[in-house]
Amino acid sequence: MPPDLIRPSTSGVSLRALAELSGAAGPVPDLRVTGASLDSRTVLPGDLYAALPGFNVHGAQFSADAVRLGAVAVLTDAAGAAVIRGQAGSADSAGAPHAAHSAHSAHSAAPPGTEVPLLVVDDPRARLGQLAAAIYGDPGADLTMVGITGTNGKTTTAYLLESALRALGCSTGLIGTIETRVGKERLDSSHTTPEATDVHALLAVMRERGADTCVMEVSSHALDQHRVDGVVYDVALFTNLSQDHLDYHGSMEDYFAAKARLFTPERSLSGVVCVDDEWGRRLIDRATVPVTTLTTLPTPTSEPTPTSTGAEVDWSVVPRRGAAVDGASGQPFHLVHRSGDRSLSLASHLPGDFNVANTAIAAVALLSLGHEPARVEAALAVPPSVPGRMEVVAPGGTTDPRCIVDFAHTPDAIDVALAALRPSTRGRLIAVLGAGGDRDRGKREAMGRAAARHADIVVVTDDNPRSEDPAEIRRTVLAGARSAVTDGSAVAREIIDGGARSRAISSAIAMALRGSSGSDGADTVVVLGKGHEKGQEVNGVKHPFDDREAVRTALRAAERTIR
Ligand SMILES: CC(=O)N[C@H]1[C@@H](OP(=O)(O)OP(=O)(O)OC[C@H]2O[C@@H](n3ccc(=O)[nH]c3=O)[C@H](O)[C@@H]2O)O[C@H](CO)[C@@H](O)[C@@H]1O[C@H](C)C(=O)N[C@@H](C)C(=O)N[C@H](CCC(=O)O)C(=O)O
Ligand SMILES: Nc1ncnc2c1ncn2[C@@H]1O[C@H](COP(=O)(O)OP(=O)(O)OP(=O)(O)O)[C@@H](O)[C@H]1O
Ligand SMILES: N[C@H](CCC[C@H](N)C(=O)O)C(=O)O
Repeated sequence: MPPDLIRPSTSGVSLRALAELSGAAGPVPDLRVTGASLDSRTVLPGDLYAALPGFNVHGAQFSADAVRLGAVAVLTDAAGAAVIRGQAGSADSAGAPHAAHSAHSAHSAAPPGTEVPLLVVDDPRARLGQLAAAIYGDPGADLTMVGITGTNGKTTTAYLLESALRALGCSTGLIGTIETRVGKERLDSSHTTPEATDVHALLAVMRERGADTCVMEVSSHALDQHRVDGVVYDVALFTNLSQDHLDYHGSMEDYFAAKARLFTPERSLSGVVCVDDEWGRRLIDRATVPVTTLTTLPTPTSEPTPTSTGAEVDWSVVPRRGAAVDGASGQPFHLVHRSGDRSLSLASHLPGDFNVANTAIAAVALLSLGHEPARVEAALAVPPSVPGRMEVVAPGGTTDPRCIVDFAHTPDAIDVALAALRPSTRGRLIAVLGAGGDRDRGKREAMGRAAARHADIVVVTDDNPRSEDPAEIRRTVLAGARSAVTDGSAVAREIIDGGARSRAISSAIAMALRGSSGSDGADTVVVLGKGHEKGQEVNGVKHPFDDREAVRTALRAAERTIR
């Protein structure tokens, strides 16, 4: 990230104050710390380098690099201190930078020119959020903060909210899977939720540029890894929970527990929870902040009451009869309060019932922030554009296929995304999908099954194979799709191994062009899983790849060949 955007201008804070805040014992020199990084490669002069124990390596191994780039102090744990001590020992003979220290103490004793004080604490990751907030002057406290969690729908809801907040006259910032935005400036994201050091720096930049509100996605990894420590959200939103990331969390219970941490006073002042799924209903019993609930399920409901105390859901979605929004596939609806005395007329501009849920969550969040219902209606009437989410790349015609790119990469998202496209598909629904490597292996078969249950043709391909064998991942997704045929739940008539992604997209489009010329109407080709992504990660290398470009290229090539 360019330093001018990620780093605010700041006078910093004294190392002594940070030592006290972190609980590190022992004297430290009176110097100023003006930034923080947990990655030696992004250290700037004046930084505190957080040398954290990682899944692969201990960050202490890179502390000499961090010092070389200008780190003025290092935060680490006892193991990291031992690593640095070892490096210092060998540096005495090799001449490399080093620092000496003792566990739970903070002092410096290193060769001239290389010495940096160490703050040694038990769990440095767990201290970093507070320290970064202090270094940048607690920027989150000066912004209205909205945090969104859930398996699916975070990005979509964040864009809906950001667009509505702008329409309401707010000056917004956004942090999420696709990008970070401060006013008109934008940066591509590498994570859904950045590390704590970057979160607080970005919030400080937003404050500096005059933003008053920040909407951000909060992933379960972020909650587990203390990436949003030191931020208290004015309102925290929960969309839904379904299978994903079990490689990391181990079980749905642990995954849920990570998300639930957002709904505690340490992290939020209030919550908005969609209780359409069991996890949302459980969350409101677990939350220790006041929570407003909503549902898109039909009411009065035969579903179990949302809480063990039997409380009614605060807001319900009631479909609104009338013309489709802008002649497109959006859906009009009423959002009705349980008291019966308040109701908003809203519309989802994006296809699928799940986008009614996302729009309703955004509306309840805006009401929770104190915006007037009539203004919320008007603000949400502005159609948002969400890159790579149900993005129509080619609208289709009588014989030309409609081509859509969507980010569905969980079984549930594939299920709802394909179901959303069925009603508007005149010909066949052709799904192109794969599964990411080095991610939850347990979801792959279920993704294939979901595709075969909704699409007429399933073309299995590679997503981001990362370090795995792509053919092996495809085999698992294919096995899932074929199991739906075996158990009779499939509508798919063809399940194909499409091979590499560009080839698979070309095959699907060629099939659609051929099929559409003689059938009931044009086919729909939906390419799932990578949405806005601009690269394909293979063995640590990101190769340029954009599904939307691949679709356009394949369309041009197929038209030349077939017509
Ligand atoms: C599983 C996971 O979340 N891992 C994160 C974790 O990595 P790690 O513990 O393995 O790090 P490591 O490689 O052992 O390195 C240890 C330390 O040394 C530092 N280091 C390493 C090398 C170097 O040259 N210099 C240096 O300072 C690293 O910054 C790190 O602090 O800490 C790293 C540094 O902050 C993160 O980049 C990394 O995210 C990895 C890349 C990742 O893919 N995370 C995904 C799963 C993720 O976080 N996804 C969520 C969820 C999205 C969703 O909801 O769908 C997200 O928020 O994006
Ligand atoms: N409320 C929802 N319920 C179920 N599926 C959804 C919902 N909203 C979006 N989806 C589907 O999930 C996909 C991902 O949506 P979105 O990017 O908004 O979620 P996300 O939570 O940000 O995902 P990630 O954390 O992986 O970035 C969409 O492309 C769509 O297919
Ligand atoms: N935030 C998700 C995105 C997955 C997108 C999909 N294209 C994949 O690579 O699996 C993750 O990091 O697991």
